[in-house]
Amino acid sequence: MSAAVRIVEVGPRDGLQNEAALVPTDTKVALINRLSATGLTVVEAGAFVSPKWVPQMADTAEVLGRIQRRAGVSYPVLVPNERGLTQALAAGVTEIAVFAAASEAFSQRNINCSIAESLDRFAPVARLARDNGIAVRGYVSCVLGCPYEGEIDPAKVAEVSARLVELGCAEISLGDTIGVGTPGKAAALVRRVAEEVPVAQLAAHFHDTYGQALANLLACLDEGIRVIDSSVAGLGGCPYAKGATGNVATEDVVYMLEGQGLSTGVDLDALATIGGWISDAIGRPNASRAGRALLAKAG
Ligand SMILES: CC(C)(COP(=O)([O-])OP(=O)([O-])OC[C@H]1O[C@@H](n2cnc3c(N)ncnc32)[C@H](O)[C@@H]1OP(=O)([O-])[O-])[C@@H](O)C(=O)NCCC(=O)NCCSC(=O)C[C@@](C)(O)CC(=O)[O-]
Repeated sequence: MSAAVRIVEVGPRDGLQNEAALVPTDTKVALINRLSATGLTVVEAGAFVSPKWVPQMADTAEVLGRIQRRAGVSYPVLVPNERGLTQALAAGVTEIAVFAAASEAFSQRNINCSIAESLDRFAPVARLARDNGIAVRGYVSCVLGCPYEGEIDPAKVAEVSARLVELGCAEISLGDTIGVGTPGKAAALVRRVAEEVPVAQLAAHFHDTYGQALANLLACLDEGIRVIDSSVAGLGGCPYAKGATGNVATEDVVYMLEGQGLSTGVDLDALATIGGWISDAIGRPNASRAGRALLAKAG
């Protein structure tokens, strides 16, 4: 099993999409540029979704037009439909993500359609993306619980994941949207999904609402997961998941992984500085324990 882990930094998208006050485009551009200089190879840069549903992502085209794209770094965006893909292509993206859910109720609240309808909608998106040489990632939300339906059957997560792979998704990110999972359940989920989708194609995307994210990630690493989504300073929440806090903090993930002998290629001190800066910039407490400790140590 590989001793390197790829981190997908989702702060500029998942981390900011739920902010009530519009974050200035300048701040988003600076955040993405700074993150992509730390050794991170994937920085999710925005979402071509309806501005009525998620106003915070309305400037994604402008953000993409202004960032300095670094060689070796990809800047994926979320795309819910063909209209979003058209915008993504015009903005020159090389990677998109479609997003489904393992819960019917969450699917309705998040993208206003059933799971089956969402998969039908993604089919032409994925086809057109691949025809244009664009890599496609698939998210599955609510893999360890739903704010409306409660417990979610891992078999349903496996089914949705497998369908996304059939549609052409190269990677499936398993989202514990409301951070309710615990390590045993997270490991069992990965084992069940891996019956349908090779573990090498799976990523773990855990919110830290109940303080379980790092423990869950460790359990997933034991199951062979080597791609982890996280958000600098633990930014974020979900507009359709009341009370959900941010993603696990990237600083905390990098600290843990490097301590476990798993390399990330990320400059942790630089990341901690960015975490402190963006928290100040948007007036949020820095939710990264490792980040705060490193900043305190540096004085
Ligand atoms: C999917 C829709 C569009 C359906 O929304 P709808 O209302 O059913 O669809 P519609 O086709 O009737 O469109 C409504 C309006 O949006 C426009 N529209 C339609 N599509 C686009 C587009 N691509 N870009 C810009 N505008 C668009 C469309 O033109 C129309 O404008 P109007 O005619 O009313 O002026 C909507 O529900 C939506 O945008 N949802 C996005 C929700 C979202 O972004 N959620 C957060 C991301 S998912 C997440 O955070 C979870 C994740 C990934 O992190 C993993 C985890 O933690 O679980």
